[in-house]
Amino acid sequence: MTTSTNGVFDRRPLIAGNWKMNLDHVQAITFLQKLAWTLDDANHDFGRVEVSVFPPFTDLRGVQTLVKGDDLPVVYGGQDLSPHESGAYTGDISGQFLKRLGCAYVLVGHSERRTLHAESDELLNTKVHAAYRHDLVPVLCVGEGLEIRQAGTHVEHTLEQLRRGVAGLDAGQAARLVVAYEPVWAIGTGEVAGPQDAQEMCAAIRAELGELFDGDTAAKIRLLYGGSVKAANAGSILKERDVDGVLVGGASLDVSEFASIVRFEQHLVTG
Ligand SMILES: O=C(CO)COP(=O)(O)O
Repeated sequence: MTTSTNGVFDRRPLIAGNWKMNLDHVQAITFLQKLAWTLDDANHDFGRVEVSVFPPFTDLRGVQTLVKGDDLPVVYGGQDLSPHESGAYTGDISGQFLKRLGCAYVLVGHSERRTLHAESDELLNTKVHAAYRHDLVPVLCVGEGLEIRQAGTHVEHTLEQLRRGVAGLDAGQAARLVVAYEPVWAIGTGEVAGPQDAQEMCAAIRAELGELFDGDTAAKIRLLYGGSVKAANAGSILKERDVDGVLVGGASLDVSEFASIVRFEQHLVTG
């Protein structure tokens, strides 16, 4: 059973910060240094709770240099990738480029890509496959908008995005996948899906992954919740059995707030 109250997790929790289009390459370095010092001072056990950031593309080279040079235990990834390897795709970034910059992860299908850039499930599936070709772990984002939530079809809608996103993966690939459930109505709005809502959807996603692959594989896949996560609500969300981490937007841009989310177990023990 996954629980943060007795310190036992089925899967290693992942606390991820999606910086979106914030923090330039100079600010990124200052931010990451402060984050590393803050977590180091707090004796954070990175082996126990993984910490990842998703900076803008232009920050990645600086982030790589800092992480390597100072041997920081933080991992990082790109916010998007091209389904193609190279060629005439102005403005796009290939998985190979991300891998060479030391990325471990890449976000695929964030709702802002789906809506602002009209990315379809079919396109996102090709991006998921591109990520694996370059040994990047895709963080596949799924989730419903407000109208769908109000119509009560949010589970089916989200599972359909999931099925289309992971089509064609083998069980070995799927076992490494990360899925982020981010209800669009809770992103940047201050509205948070309650812990039970997050658990309901994550349990449904895990059950579906069990159908698509097998139970053992589904039990290895980490499921994150995202949408107005803050230090004050992270603990209750992460206590849920099928929630293995959080994908944080706005609150990941504040060092002490993000460090506090990373140390969610501490709050549970002391609070
Ligand atoms: O989109 C998100 C993370 O990818 C969530 O953003 P907020 O935490 O700002 O709501």
